[in-house]
Amino acid sequence: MAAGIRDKVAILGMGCSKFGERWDASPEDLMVEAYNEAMADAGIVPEQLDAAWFSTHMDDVGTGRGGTPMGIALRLPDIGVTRVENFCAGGSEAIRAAAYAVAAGACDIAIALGVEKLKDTGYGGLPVATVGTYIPQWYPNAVAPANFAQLASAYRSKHGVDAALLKRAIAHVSVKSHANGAKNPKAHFQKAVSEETVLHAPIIAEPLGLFDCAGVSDGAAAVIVTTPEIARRLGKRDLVTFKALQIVTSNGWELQSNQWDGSYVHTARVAARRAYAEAGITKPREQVSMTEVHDCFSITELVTMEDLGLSDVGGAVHDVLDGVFDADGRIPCQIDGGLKCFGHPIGASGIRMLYEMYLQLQGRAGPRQLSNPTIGLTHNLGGQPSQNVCSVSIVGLEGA
Ligand SMILES: CC(=O)SCCNC(=O)CCNC(=O)[C@H](O)C(C)(C)COP(=O)(O)OP(=O)(O)OC[C@H]1O[C@@H](n2cnc3c(N)ncnc32)[C@H](O)[C@@H]1OP(=O)(O)O
Repeated sequence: MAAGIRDKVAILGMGCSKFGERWDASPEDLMVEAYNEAMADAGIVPEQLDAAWFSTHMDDVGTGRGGTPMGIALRLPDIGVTRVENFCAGGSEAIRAAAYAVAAGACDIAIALGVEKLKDTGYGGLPVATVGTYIPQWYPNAVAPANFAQLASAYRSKHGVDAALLKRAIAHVSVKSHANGAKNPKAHFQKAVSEETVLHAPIIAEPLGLFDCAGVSDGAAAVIVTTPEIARRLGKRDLVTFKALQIVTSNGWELQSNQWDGSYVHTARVAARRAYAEAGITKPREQVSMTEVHDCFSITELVTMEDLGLSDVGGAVHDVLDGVFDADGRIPCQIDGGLKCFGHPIGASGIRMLYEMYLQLQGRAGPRQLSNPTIGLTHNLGGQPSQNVCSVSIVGLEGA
């Protein structure tokens, strides 16, 4: 296995717009919001940027194609801007490109920015036509809630979990994320909800109700990366560095064999294994301080705890109900509210997850601050359980 990027890339600055129903803001406005904060945090001028990667998924009409929407919106100084698109993992894909460019020595300082203006597209809810349908990516008459609801039924059946018990466990996931999101002024939904409310909400796709679903949101997030040496030369202290960054993309195995039973996400298990190896983590339950995972639906978060090895296979229901992943639990998850409450503007989400890990590691998370986290993990999933792109990144304080 290659040596990887452990401690070769540091975060110089980050920014994130307010997420939510941003009817008043254009994609350019959202980009500028995230970019200005990231540049001020990094303490650099645009001419110090060597290259940029731009993640946006759905909205070719409102945001535009290629790298030009970002280059023009931010008046970048004649540098290469490359658009990347990899479903909901596009933000992590942009981070990977910028981090690899720095680790390779091709750039001193690079920026990755993701944006999505989803509300204008009408995305979410009932099935919508898919443009340019390519047969292996055809989701027959299904939308994301339906695809991920199947994860719940397969999980129930595989582990013999009573339907009411699983419903209560996934309700706990959402109650926890709403409690966390209520403390976050940038989150889309900023209100706590009770277990009763979640359990009795309208069903979107059984067993997932309204509060089991991520929000459909507008937003942008940005990260500026460099080497630890340059960061120090620029006066940065308490560096947050990448320990690992792995992306695994389905190759058709899940759909084309009878070995996959639909109760877990294969790519997440592989990405987690590789990320732990790259980061030198041998006991994730003891070494990972906190996570931001791709809770597109509450069931995804529960299953992901097993796929990341943070719960035993078949054990996440009890860990969730025991509060292991609550803000005051052993391995807090979605401290910023997660996709559930912070919202899910597709191209920005992977970078938004990193933003919270960065703030927490630097002790800058305000009322959400955890005590002394050292290692943060982000898990960013694009697609559906049977065919997807999964990223697992691990960041931490330098030397941790
Ligand atoms: C790999 C992946 O990431 S796949 C995931 C991709 N993302 C998704 O699939 C998004 C999933 N979520 C959704 O599709 C939508 O949020 C839905 C279908 C659950 C609800 O959408 P709609 O029914 O259109 O809701 P609408 O926008 O009309 O809002 C109705 C009310 O519910 C609230 N609401 C909407 N969505 C949510 C949500 N996810 N959680 C909590 N409240 C919500 C709104 O704030 C509004 O409240 P109000 O009446 O007090 O103002």
